[in-house]
Amino acid sequence: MKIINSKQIKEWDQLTIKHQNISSWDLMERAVLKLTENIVNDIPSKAPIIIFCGKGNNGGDGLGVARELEKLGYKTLIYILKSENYSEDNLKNQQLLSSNELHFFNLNEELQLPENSVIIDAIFGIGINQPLDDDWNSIFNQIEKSNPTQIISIDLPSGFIADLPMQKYFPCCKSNKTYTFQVPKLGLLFPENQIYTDEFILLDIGLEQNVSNEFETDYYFIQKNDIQKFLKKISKFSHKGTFGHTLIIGGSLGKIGSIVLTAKAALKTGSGLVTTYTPQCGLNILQTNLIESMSLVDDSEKQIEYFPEIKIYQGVAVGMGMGQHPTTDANFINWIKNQKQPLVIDADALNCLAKQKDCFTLIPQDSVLTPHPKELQRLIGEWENDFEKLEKVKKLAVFHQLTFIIKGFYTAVITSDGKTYFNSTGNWGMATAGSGDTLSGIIASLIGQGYNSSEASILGVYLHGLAGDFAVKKIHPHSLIASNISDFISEAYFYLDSNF
Ligand SMILES: NC(=O)C1=CN([C@@H]2O[C@H](COP(=O)(O)OP(=O)(O)OC[C@H]3O[C@@H](n4cnc5c(N)ncnc54)[C@H](O)[C@@H]3O)[C@@H](O)[C@H]2O)[C@H](O)CC1
Ligand SMILES: [K+]
Repeated sequence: MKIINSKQIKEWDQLTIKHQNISSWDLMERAVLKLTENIVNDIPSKAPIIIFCGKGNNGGDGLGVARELEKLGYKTLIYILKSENYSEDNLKNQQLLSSNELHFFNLNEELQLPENSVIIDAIFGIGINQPLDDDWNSIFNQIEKSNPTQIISIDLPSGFIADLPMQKYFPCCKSNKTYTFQVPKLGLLFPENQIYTDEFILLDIGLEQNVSNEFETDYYFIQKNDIQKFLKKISKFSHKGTFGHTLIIGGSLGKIGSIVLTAKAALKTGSGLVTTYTPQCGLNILQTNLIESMSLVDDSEKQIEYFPEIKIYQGVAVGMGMGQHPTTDANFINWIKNQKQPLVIDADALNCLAKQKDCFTLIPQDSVLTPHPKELQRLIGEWENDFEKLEKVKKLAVFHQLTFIIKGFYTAVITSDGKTYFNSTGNWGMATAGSGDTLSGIIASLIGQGYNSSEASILGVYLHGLAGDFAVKKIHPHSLIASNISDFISEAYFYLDSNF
């Protein structure tokens, strides 16, 4: 699914109105019914509800929801911003409510807000592209101080600018949940913006799909149907060779577990064969814990000193648990400089590269880098905000023809053509030791199965998150450990095979 900016969404509205031969009111009514249908499941029937409405169409949505909730027997208190210029559909919605139900407010006003209410925030949506005036803080503070049981935002938390970096001092309503129309808004996917809403839920309001090709974008939100489009079909004549031979290089004394996790993930993802390359101390651990894998060992007991020949392998991951012994570091750099085939580069291999000047020139093209935030910072330096971080990474990805995976709640895959794919699967339980090792094994396995680096990364990140989502149906997120993720890759595949 494409992620488009606010201006494009407005064009999309207009094109939908034209192609479907409907009015803007009809579209708003669709939004209102979808919203109401969902909101009623969020609120207890007797809960007091306060709906804050602005003067544009976001406010129009809020007024429409108020009307629908009243029809269903809910008691609502409606606050609407006093203004000279309401949008047409906003006014029409006001007229459908009796005038004594509407409380008009000014920014400097003390409002009488009952405590413990459900608040519906319909003041601003995608119509703003610059920060709200500081006076808005008084309204948002009063909302917060009224101790609401929950705050539900329509389309965006009011004051949130979807396509530009937010600064902490910009006035903005902070909500528990945001129902956003049709497509995710870019800023909602950035970790730095998690303070504005705990979660967003997409509401399909039937914007015309046939015209969405017209919108150019570098950003995508990856869901099941996107993944199904490029999943390879398996032939009954397939054999071990078809599914590739994956090599996992890493481990050091005390950190062999990370190689067990990576290798297990590669096997569960479907590699035909998996071989590990570790220091000698890894041999017994691997042969005992993962009998399906084959082990090669370095001459050294505690850390890798000589890196292997990799030509016979179709997928290679390097760096997990590798440590940063000076000999390992020096020999890794000498080795990587001479490699031609794409690698999945993780953990200490990234830390080692970060110590080199112009490190990206040493990496074979089409490789996949999987840094967590600290590793990314070591590689690319500081960033001001998540927009800048993404831009920096995008430039490097294009210039050096690499794929970067920036891990987070919405993990982002930045490919060598400058596109960013945000992942929709995964949960907080997956923030656990070894989760990243598992991801590297999945991606190396997929490259071994013939997916290119971008496809393997997008699919890998999705599968990893999905396996984690199935895992937390059986295991509490607190108790989820990395090896559980691999145990549920099979469930993830079944889900992708299915059409529900
Ligand atoms: N396809 C859809 O997504 C649909 C969206 N709907 C809803 O409509 C809003 C967008 O409506 P719009 O009228 O364009 O904008 P807003 O209501 O967000 O606000 C406009 C209002 O605010 C004023 N304004 C702009 N910037 C500022 C500022 N910095 N400070 C103060 N005031 C500002 C501006 O002048 C306008 O008066 C969308 O989010 C959805 O909720 C439809 O209902 C269905 C289709
Ligand atoms: K809003």
